[in-house]
Amino acid sequence: MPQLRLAMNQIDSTVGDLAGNAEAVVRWTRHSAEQGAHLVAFPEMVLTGYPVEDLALRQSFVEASRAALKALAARLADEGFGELPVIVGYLDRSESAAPKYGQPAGAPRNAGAVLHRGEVALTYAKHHLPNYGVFDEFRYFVPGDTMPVLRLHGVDIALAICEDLWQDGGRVPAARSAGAGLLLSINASPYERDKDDTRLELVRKRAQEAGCTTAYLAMIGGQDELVFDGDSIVVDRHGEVVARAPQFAEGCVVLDLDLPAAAAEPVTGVVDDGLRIDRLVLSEEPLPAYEPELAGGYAERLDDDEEVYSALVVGLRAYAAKNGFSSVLIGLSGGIDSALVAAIACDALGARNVYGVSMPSKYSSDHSKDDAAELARRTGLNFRTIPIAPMFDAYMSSTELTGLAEENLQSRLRGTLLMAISNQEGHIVLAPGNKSELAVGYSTLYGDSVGAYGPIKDVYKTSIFRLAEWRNRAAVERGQTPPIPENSISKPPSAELRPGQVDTDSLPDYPVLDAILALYVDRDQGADAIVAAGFDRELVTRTLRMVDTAEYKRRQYPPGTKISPKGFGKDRRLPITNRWREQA
Ligand SMILES: Nc1ncnc2c1ncn2[C@@H]1O[C@H](COP(=O)(O)OP(=O)(O)OC[C@H]2O[C@@H]([n+]3cccc(C(=O)O)c3)[C@H](O)[C@@H]2O)[C@@H](O)[C@H]1O
Ligand SMILES: Nc1ncnc2c1ncn2[C@@H]1O[C@H](COP(=O)(O)OP(=O)(O)OP(=O)(O)O)[C@@H](O)[C@H]1O
Ligand SMILES: NC(=O)CC[C@H](N)C(=O)O
Repeated sequence: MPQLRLAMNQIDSTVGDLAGNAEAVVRWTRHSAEQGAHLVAFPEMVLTGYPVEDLALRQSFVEASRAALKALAARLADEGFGELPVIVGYLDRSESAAPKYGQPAGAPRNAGAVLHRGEVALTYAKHHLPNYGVFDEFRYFVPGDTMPVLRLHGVDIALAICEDLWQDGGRVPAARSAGAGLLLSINASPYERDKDDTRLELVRKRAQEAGCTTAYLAMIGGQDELVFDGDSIVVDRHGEVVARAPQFAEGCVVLDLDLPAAAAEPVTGVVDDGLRIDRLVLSEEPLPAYEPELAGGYAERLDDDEEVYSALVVGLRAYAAKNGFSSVLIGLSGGIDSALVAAIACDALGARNVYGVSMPSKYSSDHSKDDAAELARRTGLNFRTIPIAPMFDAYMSSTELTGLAEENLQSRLRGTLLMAISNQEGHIVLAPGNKSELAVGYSTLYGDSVGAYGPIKDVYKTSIFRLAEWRNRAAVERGQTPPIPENSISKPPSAELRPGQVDTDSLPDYPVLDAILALYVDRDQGADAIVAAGFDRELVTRTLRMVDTAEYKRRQYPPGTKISPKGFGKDRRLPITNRWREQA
């Protein structure tokens, strides 16, 4: 059987940074070449970053991406890698499809290219476009209509891009029809809890349908609300796993594959879904047989809590780094939410880059101040205390505020203070709201909802407790000090905006609230269905009403890491002005 050494570069790239991303491709190609690779691959749209959103509609950016691709091909040859085929994702335009949105020339394509001998030797575009959840690819792209097949050292390699594997038909059966010995898909698949299991099953199923070894190359890193978790996978034609790369780690998976020889008479013409086979023959001759050195491997899997926590760390780190910030600022109440956000921030950026402020009011309990100070002591983050009582009194002496207005003033004073310190010292403010609070609007607009990034905005309160406990346990296992004070985990959640206030004054117990929210927010169930699932009718009506009337608040909330199939962001789009109310 012919052999091939494949290098799959599971790397990060930054949206819009064409020069920096091209540099990364050169650097990792050099590494792949040093490992003796015969074929080098990079993720979907690695050259532009992913997703580029409306940048795809800007002619100047499309042209810059095309020019950067050509320059990259030339540069790779100049660097001595001209003979090594390199597969790169980029943003292209169709020469033939009608322009979209009045653009002067060609519609955008989510494309891949084979770079060889200083040239762009073959290009292709994603055939199946995802248009659900966070994806809007029909808005941007026209689909590819070819089945690209690269012949290299006597092996036929069918090429695909991400969603091509997720939908039935198209390039998977076409790879079989074309007689491919390898199906190589380049991807940018955003992280969601448990999606790794779904992907593994998907790749195994598609390899069997394609009838050939299937390599799924994943992206790593973060972009705004999205995290890319890596976990590249190679399976053989029977669906058995050959290699699985680590989660949340950048790197290059190099492995020797035994692959069937391409047929002497290549299949040509149109195959499944009207895909026209587009062939690039680089070398017919199989390589001389060699003893496989690189058999692949199976990176250890993270357990569920560690996986979610890692995603939150990667998401925050990427947001800060890619937007040019090295430090963050957090209001520390001594409660579990701000404590978990601080722990995530310390893991993402290092404790010396994390700044915490305790801002006690006259209603703040001693434990809230002590627990915040204890968190700072355990983690080593920078800590200061600024009492808000004098500012509060100044306000109250100028205006007559009572009830909710008086309560919210405390939260707003803290928000204003945090933004003032941010302006003065250059740290970005982290908003500590969780998914349960965001769902029901349990936060003060321009108060505790201020900030640049919300690291836990897609994490329900019940999961906050689990993650905090996991993080402390992990520290003990590593022989380190657990970062989160036990008291922050065990005390009843409270906003402390009036004497003796606890969250359960206004909200159902979190396990019940989160269970209702999981049905309404994440699964779009109606009131009747939620009552039928065993919840109190009055409680369901009240909860759903809170969710509906908080839409305006969510729209004004900072972006934050998505970890669920339905985060508050692009996944869930509801009108703000909306008179539809679910009746239970
Ligand atoms: N549809 C709409 N479109 C645009 N704006 C709308 C609106 N409906 C109300 N508004 C505006 O929003 C204002 C009300 O919102 P807002 O000022 O935030 O106040 P509000 O939601 O009434 O109160 C904040 C709630 O969050 C709780 N809280 C605060 C702070 C921290 C925590 C915590 O534990 O984490 C909880 C607090 O106890 C209270 O129950 C109205 O005065 C009105 O101006
Ligand atoms: N005394 C305080 N000092 C500093 N920041 C505070 C203080 N009280 C509230 N905050 C900020 O406002 C956010 C909302 O806090 P609050 O205590 O009202 O509710 P919470 O949602 O239970 O959060 P937490 O679990 O962090 O206490 C906190 O996470 C914190 O960032
Ligand atoms: N980039 C893509 O095409 C991603 C779509 C795919 N369904 C995924 O989430 O992995």
